[in-house]
Amino acid sequence: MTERFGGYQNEIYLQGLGGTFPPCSTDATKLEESAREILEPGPFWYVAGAAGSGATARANREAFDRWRLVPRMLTGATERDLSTTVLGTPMPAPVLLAPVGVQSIVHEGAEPAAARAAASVGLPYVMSTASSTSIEDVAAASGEGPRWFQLYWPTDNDVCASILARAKAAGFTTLVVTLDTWTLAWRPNDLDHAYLPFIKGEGLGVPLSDPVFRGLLEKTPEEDAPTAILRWISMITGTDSTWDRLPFLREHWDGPIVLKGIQHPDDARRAVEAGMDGIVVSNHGGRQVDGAVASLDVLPEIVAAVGDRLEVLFDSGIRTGADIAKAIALGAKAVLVGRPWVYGLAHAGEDGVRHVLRSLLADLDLTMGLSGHRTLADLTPASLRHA
Ligand SMILES: Cc1cc2nc3c(=O)[nH]c(=O)nc-3n(C[C@H](O)[C@H](O)[C@H](O)COP(=O)(O)O)c2cc1C
Ligand SMILES: CCCCCCCCCCCCCCC(=O)C(=O)O
Repeated sequence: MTERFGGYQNEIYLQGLGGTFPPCSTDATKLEESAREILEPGPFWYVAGAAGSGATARANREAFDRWRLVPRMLTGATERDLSTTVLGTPMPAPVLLAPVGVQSIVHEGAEPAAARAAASVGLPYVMSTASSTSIEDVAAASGEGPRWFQLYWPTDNDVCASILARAKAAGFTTLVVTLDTWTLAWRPNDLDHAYLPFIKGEGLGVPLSDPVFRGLLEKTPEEDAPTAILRWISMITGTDSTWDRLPFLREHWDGPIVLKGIQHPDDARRAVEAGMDGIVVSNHGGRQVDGAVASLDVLPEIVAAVGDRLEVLFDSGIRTGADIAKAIALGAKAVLVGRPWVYGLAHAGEDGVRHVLRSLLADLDLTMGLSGHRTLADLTPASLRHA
């Protein structure tokens, strides 16, 4: 049965009062530290690491600290309604699981475990093109849960069309096109640990199960894995697409399309002009351009630039309920969360992911209630002050 948001605060408190320990910390800001103890250095740094010196990853967190909520009293916020609908997808709270590839490097259950956890809480799971598992297997694990599909855009149009058709047939409703990772950034942690999961054959669940991609190969991936891996890598990296390629996606996807990785108001306006349905204001969790602006710092100007002409989602740096409330107050319709639930997966598989998600939702619910906000619409720039 699908569990819906509501009562998680009580449930988590009751577990604690009853002496039951959670599968991992209830504080997402502590999960990185404990994940370091259980993961090998290569996988740990792949997840926790960022581009270059890590300046942008730190800036993402610092940006949240520069905003403070101003609690209001006697607003009757005893009962809250955190539910929303984003691009036709109803959700119990404005939170999605950000697309994360190569999950098999932290847990053998990988994407199906995370997708099951998301479905059990009712939150949308955004499946990555770089998943370790096939589209169809993730869809089966999602069951009735909402699911979106994230595209790393293959240069080969036939392969791209095949992947989109499979995602559509498997019940993925919304397409998230990631623009900021057309090649992998300078990531010293991965180089120092000689750890590039793709080269080792991780994160290939989508192409290896794709008949059109397989049809391009002279030998099957089982016979000649290195050639298949390099063919796929060269198809999804090394070539930056341009705005005039977007109509191809519209032609092959009849649901909403969201561009992920927008950081400039002019790019947000171009997304409107291109007829896109949404954007994710994101710097990929600081994993791509070291020294780039914090994602939260550009959110207000991007929201002002597009108004309600498309839906603005946000990610990069969300760790607490207060962070979610701040992003919503600054104009995001919903947020995507990345590393915290991946650490939950590393700690305890499906249960770990579920615990991280429930904790975030309970934290958001309490933060809203105690600061006098009954619904998401009550969260506005007036709810915040600069620290
Ligand atoms: C290990 C890892 C793998 C990721 N893989 C993808 C991916 O396949 N596709 C994508 O669009 N973003 C990917 N991202 C970026 C996330 O979707 C998201 O933008 C980022 O994690 C948000 O920042 P946060 O981790 O601070 O929440 C990945 C992030 C991590 C940590
Ligand atoms: C010989 C050159 C090797 C370059 C290896 C490039 C591999 C590219 C794969 C890109 C997908 C990235 C998916 C995960 C992600 O978004 C992230 O880690 O962040």
